[in-house]
Amino acid sequence: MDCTNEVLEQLLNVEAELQDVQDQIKILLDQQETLYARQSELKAILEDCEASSSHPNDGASIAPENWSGSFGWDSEADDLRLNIFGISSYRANQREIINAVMSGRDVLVIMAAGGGKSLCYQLPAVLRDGICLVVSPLLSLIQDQVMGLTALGVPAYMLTSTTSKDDEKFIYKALEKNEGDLKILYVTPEKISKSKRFMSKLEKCHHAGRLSLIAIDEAHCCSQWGHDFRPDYKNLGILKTQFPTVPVIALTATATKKVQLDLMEMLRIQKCVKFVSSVNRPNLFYMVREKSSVGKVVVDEIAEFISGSYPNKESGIVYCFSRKECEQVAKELREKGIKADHYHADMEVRDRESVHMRWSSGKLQVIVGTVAFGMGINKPDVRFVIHHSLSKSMETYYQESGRAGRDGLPSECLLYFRPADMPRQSSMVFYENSGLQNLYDIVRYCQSRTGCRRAAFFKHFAEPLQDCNGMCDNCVSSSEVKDIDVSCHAKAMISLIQSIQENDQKVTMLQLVDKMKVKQKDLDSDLKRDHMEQLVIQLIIDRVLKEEFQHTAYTTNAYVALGLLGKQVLQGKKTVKLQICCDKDSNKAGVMKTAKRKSESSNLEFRLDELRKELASLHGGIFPHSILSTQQISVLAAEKPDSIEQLEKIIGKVKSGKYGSRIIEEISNRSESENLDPEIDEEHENKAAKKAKTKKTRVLIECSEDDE
Ligand SMILES: Nc1ncnc2c1ncn2[C@@H]1O[C@H](COP(=O)(O)OP(=O)(O)OP(=O)(O)O)[C@@H](O)[C@H]1O
Repeated sequence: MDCTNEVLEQLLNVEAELQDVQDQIKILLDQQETLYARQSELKAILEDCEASSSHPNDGASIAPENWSGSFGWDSEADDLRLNIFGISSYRANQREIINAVMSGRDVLVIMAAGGGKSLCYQLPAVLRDGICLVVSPLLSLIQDQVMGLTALGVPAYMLTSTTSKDDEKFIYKALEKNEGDLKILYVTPEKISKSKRFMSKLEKCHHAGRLSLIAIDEAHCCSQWGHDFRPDYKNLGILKTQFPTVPVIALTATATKKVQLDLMEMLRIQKCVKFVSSVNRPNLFYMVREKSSVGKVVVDEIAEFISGSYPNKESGIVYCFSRKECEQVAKELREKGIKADHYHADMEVRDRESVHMRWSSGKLQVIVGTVAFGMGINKPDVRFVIHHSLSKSMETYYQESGRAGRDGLPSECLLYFRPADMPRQSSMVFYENSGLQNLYDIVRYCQSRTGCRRAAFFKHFAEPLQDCNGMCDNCVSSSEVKDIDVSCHAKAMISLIQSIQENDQKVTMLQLVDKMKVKQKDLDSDLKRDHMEQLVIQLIIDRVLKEEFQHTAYTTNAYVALGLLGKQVLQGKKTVKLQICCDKDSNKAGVMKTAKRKSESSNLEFRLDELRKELASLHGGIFPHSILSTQQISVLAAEKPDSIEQLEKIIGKVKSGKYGSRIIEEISNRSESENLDPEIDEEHENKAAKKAKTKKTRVLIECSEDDE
């Protein structure tokens, strides 16, 4: 009997050790998989770097062909760019992409939001003979594009549920019989997969050699690994199969290597030329703030941020987690005197459109939306995007925050984070491919108090690091961050969970924190509630703990359980540290001030530059350049605190052709009397600048008078 017990005990020990070994093998296999993925990403980056060092091209990754050389269509393309699209010069990669498309190649374009992707297919569409088909995911996006092109005089149409019978007839005739003037046709992916009639007309168009180009906008929607997967996008591969000779251009703002490979396969364009521009948005200032557990405090802070930083009612977006939250936050912002309204999928289409229109036209300062307020927002002058709640991944956060500053001007992206927001998201995303992993990546971004926010994006999109230039909170923060060893709290937490699990019970994150607050009285040091929540989250993303989900009739609950590395912590093989900010209030104020100063000064510079260019173009490139130096305009602009506003007035007038001849005369007189050339005579310039200061008031007053 004794012998049996002894053997039994040994057997149990061996089995426990085996379990331990198996756990460790699983961890190592997971690690191996992550490392393999990183290895292939790094190899790809290396190839890109090598390619771009042998073909320098604004830092973009480019295929070996020299797409920036000269081509037969150069002068015609330049003419269209300038005279139809009104664009004076190409941005990075645009010319090369257009050349690749014009050469008949399939092309994949990854270019940051606002980078100018549309021109890359619209210009070749006009340049090539025949009709270009554009697949785009959203009706509003399509409507915007068609309206814009029509205004430029480009014959563009859309074939959607809102198309009139007359237009439909016109489009079908143009496709089938080459009747009427049609250059660009927009459809949703559903049209391709569901309308046999449309596909047969397209077939005829192709047969007659008149299908010139196929553009797939927001191409990341093809991939299940992407953040906006649309099942109908999966079927778009049929276009390449049916029309193999027609070049396909796929465009998106974001795609990890995995998504790129996936979408190339889906669209059957594996041999495409790839143009990957940096994800970097240098004009965006990224910051994360701790979110209070009291809802009203958060909205008060948001209201203070908006009215303090944007007193001139510049546009912004606040993203919320739920529809109810949107309505509540919008209402509270209105009570604080901010013109805000909500936007979510539960609203009538007409109401949604009305909110969107009021916001686009500047009647509404802030739109408070769920992610339903997403793709297709083309407003260029969005100055801030605030996340009242956590996004579900780095990609979605990049996209959503990227709606700020599409005009290239400094803008701010602020994310409010508190650990309790994580289980709300995880119970929504756990069934998605890599849903939890993606969520944990953005949580890691939020938890970091020292790492550069921009660097986190570069790492996520497997891009070489670039300078943040002080455009994130962590890079400009002067507050002290301490790494505190909290291994004893972690061990206590693990033991607590073990005992809960042994009793066949479950515990949510907040219940766990409550229990720990009682239990930690036995420990040497006390962790504040906020830090305890932070610890649970960190243990989950580090796989010491894990989340488990249980469905009820109405909802899915997230519970905390022991993770793969739990035992290692318990056995003292792994220490746990928590980053704690020592002077968070001064940090917040400091960061905001620095951010604001930085943003104001680059804002001013940008506007000055813009003013110079506008003046130059008005006067044949001679007049203002010869008489106005940056310093002089700076003097004009920078003397008063409201100078940006004043400058905007001038710029507005220049643009609308109302730039008064009195002002030009004024500047002209000054130039003649002073006969200055700033680059030659610095001393002279300083004197002139002083004089200009006194004249500034007059110039600006004239502007305001004109306004009235
Ligand atoms: N070369 C250029 N010079 C100046 N402005 C440009 C140039 N190319 C495009 N733009 C302008 O930049 C703005 C953004 O362009 P576009 O809408 O094509 O961006 P996008 O890359 O499609 O962005 P998103 O992904 O957010 O839709 C537009 O107002 C467009 O007219």
